[in-house]
Amino acid sequence: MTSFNLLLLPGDGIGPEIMTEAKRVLDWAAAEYGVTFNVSEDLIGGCAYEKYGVPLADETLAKAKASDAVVMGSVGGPQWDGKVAYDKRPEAGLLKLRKELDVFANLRSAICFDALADASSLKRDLVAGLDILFVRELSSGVYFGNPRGIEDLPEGGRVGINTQRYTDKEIIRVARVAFEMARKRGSRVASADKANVMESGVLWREEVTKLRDAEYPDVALEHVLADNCAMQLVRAPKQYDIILTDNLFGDILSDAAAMLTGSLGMLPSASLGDGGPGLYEPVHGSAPDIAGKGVANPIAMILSMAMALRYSLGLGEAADRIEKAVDGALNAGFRTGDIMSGGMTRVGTTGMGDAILAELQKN
Ligand SMILES: NC(=O)C1=CN([C@@H]2O[C@H](COP(=O)(O)OP(=O)(O)OC[C@H]3O[C@@H](n4cnc5c(N)ncnc54)[C@H](O)[C@@H]3O)[C@@H](O)[C@H]2O)C=CC1
Ligand SMILES: CC(C)CC(=O)C(=O)O
Ligand SMILES: [Mg+2]
Repeated sequence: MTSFNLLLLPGDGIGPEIMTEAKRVLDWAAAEYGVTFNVSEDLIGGCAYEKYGVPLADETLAKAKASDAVVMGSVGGPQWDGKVAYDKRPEAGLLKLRKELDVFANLRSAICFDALADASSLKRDLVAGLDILFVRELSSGVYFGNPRGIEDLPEGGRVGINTQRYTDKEIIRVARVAFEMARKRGSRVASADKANVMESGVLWREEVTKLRDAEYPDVALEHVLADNCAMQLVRAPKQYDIILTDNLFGDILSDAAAMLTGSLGMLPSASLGDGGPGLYEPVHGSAPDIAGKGVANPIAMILSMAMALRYSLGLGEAADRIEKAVDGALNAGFRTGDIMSGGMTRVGTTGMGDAILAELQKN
């Protein structure tokens, strides 16, 4: 019997609540496809800091590296903001995990399900049928560059420093992922940078263009300044198929794109490297404002689990069926609070899990 090693890291805030629903979907896949998932669970983020004194323990990292896939909920919360050393904050644990797994390509899929076209903050005709794939560089750039820190200035006062830094190799490897994905989709890539004001953007643009010209002449490439890209996303989002961008711009642009689909609670992600375990996590954070209330939307988490099945475990058909079941649950009128609208059936986190499971049993 085929078996896979999975590490689940529910994390903080709504993480454990939504992970519970993703585990039910995993159990469905195990039974349906006759595979064994050797599932182990551990801590990351604030809860890991409370137990181990660090947001990502060495043992947890070792388990992650030995897994076929790592599926994470979310980290962070106000109880740790400004109260723990900066290098021990929950988010630092997640950044370390991404870096150590060397998952440099973060695929963030912004799909507007038909049933939710009216839940977007934009008009229906702007978002109906929307399907954008962000390919965000994830293991370099300004979140990781040195020098960094907060220093006292000799003349008095302080300075906060972060460094945006990209090597040609880092740009080429993530651009290659975007071009390869483009060949499976609409053969179009829009690359977003700030080449008008940043040298790292100039290099980004040059390397992306060289790679396209040399190896992917069949893929249409457009360069767009990241600020204009943000504006275009709310003006006419369907002009985009794949958006390739760096770590910081990708973080911001994908959260903005989330609202095109109805809610941040809808966006899953897959972070892939060169053959090691993939890391799968929703785009959203730990949502402290709704944590513990049983109302969080588990769809981004469940779709992230589907991406794990597709990209790391070779169970693409199971992933397709899970995505179809989410569509089915939405078409049947089930809504968590974040996507609620008139005439629909309001459910909590577990209720949405029930509705998706019910759809999976039907197919
Ligand atoms: N990957 C991760 O673990 C991330 C962690 N964070 C951390 O999360 C904490 C909170 O950050 P925020 O800026 O509030 O961002 P957030 O993404 O946690 O929440 C933003 C808003 O979206 C809502 N929301 C998010 N996910 C939802 C879901 N599944 N269902 C329904 N509503 C949902 C929240 O209730 C909130 O109103 C911070 O500590 C931050 O550093 C933020 C982003 C990513
Ligand atoms: C380390 C994370 C908290 C940064 C983030 O917001 C993200 O990757 O989406
Ligand atoms: Mg973010």
